[in-house]
Amino acid sequence: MRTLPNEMVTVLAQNRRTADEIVYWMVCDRTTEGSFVDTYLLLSRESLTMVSSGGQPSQEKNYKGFVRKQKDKASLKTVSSGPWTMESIRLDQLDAVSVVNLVASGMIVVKEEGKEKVVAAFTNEHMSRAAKLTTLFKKLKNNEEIDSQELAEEESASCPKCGMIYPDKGRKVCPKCIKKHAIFTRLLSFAGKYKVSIFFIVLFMLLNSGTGLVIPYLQGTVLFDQALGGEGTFAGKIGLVVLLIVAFRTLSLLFGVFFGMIIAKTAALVSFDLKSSVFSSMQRLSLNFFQRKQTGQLMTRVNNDATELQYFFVDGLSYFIVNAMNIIGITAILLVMDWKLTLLCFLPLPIVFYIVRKVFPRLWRLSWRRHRKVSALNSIISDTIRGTRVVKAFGKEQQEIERFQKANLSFSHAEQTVNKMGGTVFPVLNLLTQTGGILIWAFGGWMVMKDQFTFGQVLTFVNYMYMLYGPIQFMNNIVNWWSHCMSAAQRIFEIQDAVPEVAEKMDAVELTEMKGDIVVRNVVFGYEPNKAILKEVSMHAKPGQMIGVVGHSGAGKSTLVNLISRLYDVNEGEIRIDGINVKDMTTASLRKHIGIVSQDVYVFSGSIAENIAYADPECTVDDIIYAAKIANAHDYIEKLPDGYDTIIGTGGYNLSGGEKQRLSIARAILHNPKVLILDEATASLDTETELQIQEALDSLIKGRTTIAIAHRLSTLRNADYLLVMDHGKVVEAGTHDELMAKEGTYHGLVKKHDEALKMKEVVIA
Ligand SMILES: Nc1ncnc2c1ncn2[C@@H]1O[C@H](COP(=O)(O)OP(=O)(O)OP(=O)(O)O)[C@@H](O)[C@H]1O
Repeated sequence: MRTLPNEMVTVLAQNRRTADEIVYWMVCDRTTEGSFVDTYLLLSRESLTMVSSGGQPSQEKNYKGFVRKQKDKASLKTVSSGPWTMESIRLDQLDAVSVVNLVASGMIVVKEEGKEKVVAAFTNEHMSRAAKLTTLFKKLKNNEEIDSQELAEEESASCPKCGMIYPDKGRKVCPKCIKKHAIFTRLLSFAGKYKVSIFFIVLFMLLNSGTGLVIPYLQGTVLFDQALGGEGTFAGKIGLVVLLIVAFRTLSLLFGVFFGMIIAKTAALVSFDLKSSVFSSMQRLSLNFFQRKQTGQLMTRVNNDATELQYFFVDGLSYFIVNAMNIIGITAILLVMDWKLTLLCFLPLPIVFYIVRKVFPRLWRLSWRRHRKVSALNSIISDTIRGTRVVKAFGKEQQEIERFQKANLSFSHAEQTVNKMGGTVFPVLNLLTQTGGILIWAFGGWMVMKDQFTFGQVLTFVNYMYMLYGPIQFMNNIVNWWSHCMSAAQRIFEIQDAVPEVAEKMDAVELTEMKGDIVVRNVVFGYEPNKAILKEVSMHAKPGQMIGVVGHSGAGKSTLVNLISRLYDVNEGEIRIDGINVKDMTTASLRKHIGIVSQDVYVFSGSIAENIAYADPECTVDDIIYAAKIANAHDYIEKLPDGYDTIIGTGGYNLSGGEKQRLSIARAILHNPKVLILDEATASLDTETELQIQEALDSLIKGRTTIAIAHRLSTLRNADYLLVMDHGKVVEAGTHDELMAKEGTYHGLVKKHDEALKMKEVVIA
């Protein structure tokens, strides 16, 4: 359990109580009137204690952190700390403790000796703790044991430093407070993999600029002062000097080609590795992660962010090293030539650094904003493309265009702001750095006139100075480049570090064989805390049995089967297969033995044969044809232009709903699982095909435990027993005949179903 704040320990001590007796506690951050005042709820085995603050309303928290008003800062420092008032209700006087959901918040309501009262309210951030408090209250009330796992603490949903609510619940990272140098260090450790390539890139870059550094000297001092001026080693040897210039230029060019080639290869490799790494990290995550994120956003992460990081490893890192060396080398040469002139050309640099420090953090923020806008734009593109059928069916093309234009405009504004700022700042910086050059011409020329400097020396000096601009400009841009890379790295690390909600235990059991004995015991589950979709659901499917699950739409049927295949974890209760809790099995072995045929069949881009063999790519063509025959898919596949080699999926041949359904049945047949889940498996089929499929399914389910969900109740008549669900509860269970005789919910469903069928026949007739 989270440690109780010192203030609360003191309040308890003042009332002759200790922190040790507290089983669970939560803080409610609002009053029912809507102001932000803290109330602590402390649950012990004997009582529920409310400790309310009489202090100032605390800081309001929003997505960006605590909302602060400048002038209220002083008063806000005393955030709701005391004077505390304490009130306790004995558990034996309490009939119930429950949570009432409000918009983005909730209330704790207690029922004390028949009377209900609201004791505190809280923002949604505290919803899961509130739900846990009510569950633990029930257990304590019923004298049930509480195991340590139940008290295991879910971490706070907001940053303890600035109060910002984490953008990703699964990853406790605050984008505002994250240490940028920590990201950089982590990136560097990743760069170790490419150290040989980076070494050669840097080596050839250094050779390239080393040979390049000789040229200004040859072109200035040697050519003008020695060869043309007739003094020194190269006096009158113009041909030799020109030859030397050409030789050094060629060498420099060759080294440039070498590093260019290595960069090209490494860049592609780095990008490949990064994309693979992000993609495989994503695959590790639970279904919930994908349901919370937009496809476009994820696509941007895989593609754009990987490319940004590729620049970091390949261009950025190497150029940084070489440019830094160039700056040091050239500055040293300039200082040796004339330190006073050198200081003169560096005169504008302090102003340059000042601008960089002031402006670049803003550029960083703006580039983040641009990234968010481009992600939103990508999401709209991917949504519209995937939902084209719906868009066209409702004739909403214009609306989609407007939606796109709005996001596009927003992105364009963000892009313009970044570019405008960049477009102003960079030329100013350029001008400032070039002022040095103008000063050199002026003072250098004056020194030549006074015979303190030769013309060749001024020329050499100016050439070196111009060679300095490139690296200095690079260093100016580096903050911009750094900000892009760090943001991209942060987003990639977020995915790599995200903790899958359905995590596999370290000592998870590998299940080689499965009999298919499924026990669901008192399962409570909600997609969101305190909004239970399944309430105390229990069932037992013995090996080889077929269980039908029926009920109104939204009753929780699919949710139940999703829990059996552990796409989500139960909140309370347990699911055991062959006596082992599904949470204790390896996910791979669990899924290996469970086959799902669902209503929405996803067809991957590829041939029909590849799609059928999805579960077992190593299988033979005969296996594929056999599965297709059982699923009654063989006939239609044979009639397709390329038979089993026909390409389906995005951009390929379009299969009808029924055809896809049969393909998915064939997929499941080949998978050959011990537990089969049919979630509306025959929903897209016409009556004739349904009969054929039913036959196929009848032979398929032999020897397997099957859980079948169907709205066409006729398909479930052969089930060993039926589970009737309503509002997340199992309301009836028994065979078709038993339930009909009972004349309860199932009887009502069958009646309505038959009436609907009759109406359909009349309409068709
Ligand atoms: N991923 C999700 N996130 C949040 N709520 C969900 C999610 N999936 C389903 N729900 C909600 O859970 C409830 C039960 O849904 P479920 O799909 O289990 O019902 P069902 O009985 O299978 O319905 P149907 O017969 O229409 O398929 C519904 O209210 C639904 O809105």
